[in-house]
Amino acid sequence: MDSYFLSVLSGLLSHIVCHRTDPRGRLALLLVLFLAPVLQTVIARPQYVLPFFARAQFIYIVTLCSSTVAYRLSPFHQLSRYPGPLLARISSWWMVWNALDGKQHIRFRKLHEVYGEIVRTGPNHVHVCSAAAIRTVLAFQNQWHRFEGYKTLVPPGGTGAILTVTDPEDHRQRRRVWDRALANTALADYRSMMDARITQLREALDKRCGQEVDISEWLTWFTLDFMGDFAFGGSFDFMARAADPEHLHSTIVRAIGASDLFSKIPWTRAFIHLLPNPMEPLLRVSHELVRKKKALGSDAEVKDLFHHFNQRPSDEELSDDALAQDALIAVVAGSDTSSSVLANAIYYLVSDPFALEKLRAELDQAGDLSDWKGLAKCEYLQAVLNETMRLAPAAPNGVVKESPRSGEVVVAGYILPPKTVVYIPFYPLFRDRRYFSAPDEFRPERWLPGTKDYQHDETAFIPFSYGPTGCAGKQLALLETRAALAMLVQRFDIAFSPGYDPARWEEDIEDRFILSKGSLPVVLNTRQL
Ligand code: HEM
Repeated sequence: MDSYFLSVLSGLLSHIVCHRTDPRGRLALLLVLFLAPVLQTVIARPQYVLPFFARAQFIYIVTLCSSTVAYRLSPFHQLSRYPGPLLARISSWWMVWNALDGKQHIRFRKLHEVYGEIVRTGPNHVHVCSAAAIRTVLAFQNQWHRFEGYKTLVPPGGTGAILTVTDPEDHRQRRRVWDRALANTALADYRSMMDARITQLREALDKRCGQEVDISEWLTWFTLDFMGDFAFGGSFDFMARAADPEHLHSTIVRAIGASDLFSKIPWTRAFIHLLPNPMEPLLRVSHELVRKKKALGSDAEVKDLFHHFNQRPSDEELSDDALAQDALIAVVAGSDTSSSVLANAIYYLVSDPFALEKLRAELDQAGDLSDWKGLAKCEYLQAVLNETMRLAPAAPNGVVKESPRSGEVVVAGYILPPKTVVYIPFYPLFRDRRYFSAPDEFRPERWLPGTKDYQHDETAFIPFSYGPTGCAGKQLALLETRAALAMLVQRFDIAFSPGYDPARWEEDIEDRFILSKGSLPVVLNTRQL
């Protein structure tokens, strides 16, 4: 048989096999790439082996790619009825390219404006910007899986943190201990560590009154220190040192950012795991901590995350690796999110003196800010935090799930085939004028009970996500952000530093799974009461 024809045929067969089996392992992928041309060369025994092999390989790859692209663009593809950019429909690499500059959330909003509430953003991916999709996609964990792309965050050979667990039953197991550790009854255990860190932040800023401080950096250090106490046995001390000499934070941001890029293409995991893991030193610290904490058992004096981990019933098996990974994810998931909310709230309040004064008046009237219950009743404070999370969600790209493995499913009226990767994108959803009027404006009033002046549909607002995989730390995060923001606003007069252009703040925000923020230089002065 003609060797050209054989190469084309094997390319086509390979497409069919890949389409059916979706190979993931390194060996399987290498076989897909090279096996057919190698076999063809071995069987043909040509006089000039290398040129023969090179030609067979070239024709094979070109056929495999062309056939894949043709199918993805064809009306036979089950997502063909949904509109989206041409390159996105051809390859998931479009997603990677799109995510490089950290501005994908803004681009996705524009795409929804152009194409409507459902956009095909990958060969097998859709973004659905609709409140009606939330329950279907997020509430039923048994049928909907977490997108396997999260697994790029799992180090080779490791168990992975709770956030990366895709199997619903495994997730349920892992989640139990978190739910106990962060149940309302457990929150009081973290109170003294949170109060101590808020006092430390206040004292550090007191000392710097009248000078320029980067409040964004200080809030990052504050939340890292608190999460360090909560999950890492108090091993960080960023605020005391007013620095991050080991570049711990930037290491986390870079490592997660790189994993996020490749998460768009799950098969790349087989190869990126050959590279050194930048989180390795942190994981070692985490493993060491697990050893120490296990030795202390549940009698440890400090009631932190491990205290609750150690108190789990004996039938709840959790490996040491799982514990170490979960401690680390608490730092990742719990620090940048809260610090982003706090820094954004300061930015919006300083930009809006009327809202700032209104909040201050409420807090002055509330009096004792160490009273958690009292703070929870401050409606304007919660309205400011909600409005901040609406305009600047800590996870702008939202959450990603995979539709049930068999059978079609209807999401917000759209029929989706099995194993479709479905994004619920927070940034476009929370700024959708169908749900929130004046969607780009900071108007905390819209959250006040009884307000009628605004189109306001809270079912579209899920900054902590929703359902069984939703944020485990939501209540703790609410306590932390309320207490820290209340302290800052009641204690200090805050102004942007002279010469700082506030327009830069939003421009500097980049999202790669966790938000990286620019600096927010402000001048603080103790308020004269
Ligand atoms: C304002 C601050 C915060 C926001 C906006 C936020 C938001 C989120 C979101 C959107 C998710 C993804 C949920 C999903 O995949 O469906 C998540 C997961 C998670 N968050 Fe938070 N978070 C915040 C603070 C915290 C804090 C302080 C902690 C720790 C104490 C924490 C611990 C977690 C954990 C453990 C998960 C994984 C949950 C799971 O897989 O079951 N978060 N968070």
